[in-house]
Amino acid sequence: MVSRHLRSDSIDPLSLAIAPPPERPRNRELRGYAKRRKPMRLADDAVQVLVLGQSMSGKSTTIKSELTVVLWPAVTGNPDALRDFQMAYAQKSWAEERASWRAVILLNLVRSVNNLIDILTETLDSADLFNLGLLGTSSAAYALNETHRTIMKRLGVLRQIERDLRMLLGSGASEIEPEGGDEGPQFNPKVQEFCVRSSSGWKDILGRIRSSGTGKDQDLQGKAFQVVRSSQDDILRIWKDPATKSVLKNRQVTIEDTPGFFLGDAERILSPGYEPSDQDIVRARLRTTGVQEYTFTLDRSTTTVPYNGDSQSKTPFTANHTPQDWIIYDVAESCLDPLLQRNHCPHLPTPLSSFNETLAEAPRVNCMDDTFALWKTICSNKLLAKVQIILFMNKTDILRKKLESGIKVRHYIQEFHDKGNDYETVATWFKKLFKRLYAASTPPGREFVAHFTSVVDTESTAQTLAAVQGAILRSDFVNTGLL
Ligand SMILES: Nc1nc2c(ncn2[C@@H]2O[C@H](COP(=O)(O)OP(=O)(O)OP(=O)(O)O)[C@@H](O)[C@H]2O)c(=O)[nH]1
Ligand SMILES: [Mg+2]
Repeated sequence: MVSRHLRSDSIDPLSLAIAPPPERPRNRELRGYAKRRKPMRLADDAVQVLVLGQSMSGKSTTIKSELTVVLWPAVTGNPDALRDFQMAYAQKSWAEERASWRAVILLNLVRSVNNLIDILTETLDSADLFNLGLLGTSSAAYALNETHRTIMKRLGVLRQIERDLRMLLGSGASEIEPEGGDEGPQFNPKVQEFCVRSSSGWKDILGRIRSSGTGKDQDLQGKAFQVVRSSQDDILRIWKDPATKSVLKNRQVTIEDTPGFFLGDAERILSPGYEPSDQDIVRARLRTTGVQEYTFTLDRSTTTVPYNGDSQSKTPFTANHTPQDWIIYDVAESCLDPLLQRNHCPHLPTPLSSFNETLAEAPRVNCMDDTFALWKTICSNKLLAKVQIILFMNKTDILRKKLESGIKVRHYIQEFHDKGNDYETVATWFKKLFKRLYAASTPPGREFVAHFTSVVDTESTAQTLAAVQGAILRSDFVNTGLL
């Protein structure tokens, strides 16, 4: 997502702490979820994990990492357990599932190209207005010439491919567009998000692609690859062109950090026989709505949870040879309320990197304002009073890059004042702020548990998730008595 940059003058920790939980600008269409879903038969000691957070915060990515890439081998240290787990969980061959991500990754790639073309087109349009004397300021558009226009025109064929892939991945797909609003001080290419409505998430979608066999859907996918492959030279030329780079720099657009960015891997993805890697799957972007459930049974007899410095206990978990049901919910914010009526252990990924961004669906609302409001809502919720909350302060890699590129936190968060703009200072300040808000609203005795994460970095995420799961299994969170 490339979001409009807005200053936020309204993040005041004290006001946030004493204000009632605010009404948040979310659609409520899926609120009825809890009433509609069939009750599941779970063991009494089932571990239930809610993954909550803003759109784009990394909820699904965390679960993808947790379920298919990172946690299992990290926790068990046993490659066979990984295979067994994937078989049991996905109930289809892992190789087939991996292949199904190709369509999603192709859609991500095509969308990156189309977004790039939008930016260049807008730049050229503004240059035309300037030449006609209708616009007072110039831009980096002069680096673009007729050759660029011709390539961009040829790449127009990818619009239809994007539509075809959307259709293939879900007829219920819809787009979220920013609501009108002020133009903001910086360029904001229109963000159109792909959205999947499904009761069981990407598993459903991938299953559908797989089961389409040699039918129409398969032809569509094959044709899409063929068309994009035939545009490969143009894609690479426009992306690697110095003029494109200078336009992006001038517009302060870091397209590389947008979700589902695969332009840098176009050659690999478009090569014959391409198979998505684990890292590709973790990076792939598929917007989801609703509540999605992932259940599996963990055989604790094969489980060894190593001690990790971040965890709460110094003793490794000892296997007790009993199976344990796990159920993980990927929860869209709009579905939060009904689920709060059950006992769960929420994980909250919050994107720290969004301090200079605004919500796609409410372009006047700074993402960190929204994050703090959600945090306060969760911490103060009476139904969650006895449930351990684990905060993932996510997207630290992007935060680091933004700070290194010179973006100043104080320009967006007044309360940050003139503190150092280095990663350590900023990250520590955010953590303290979360902790302060937590202390102001949490029931007495519940501890503050938070981790800095970059969930696309599978190695470091393995450590964090292993520590978190280990702490849950060891019932470190004794105060809650529920896990
Ligand atoms: N660089 C970087 N990208 C991340 C990180 N976490 C998630 N992403 C990317 O951000 C995008 C959004 O992540 P998702 O997991 O789809 O976000 P979500 O919270 O499930 O979003 P919704 O489905 O809209 O609710 C994906 O393309 C991820 O690959 C991170 O720590 N660093
Ligand atoms: Mg998601």
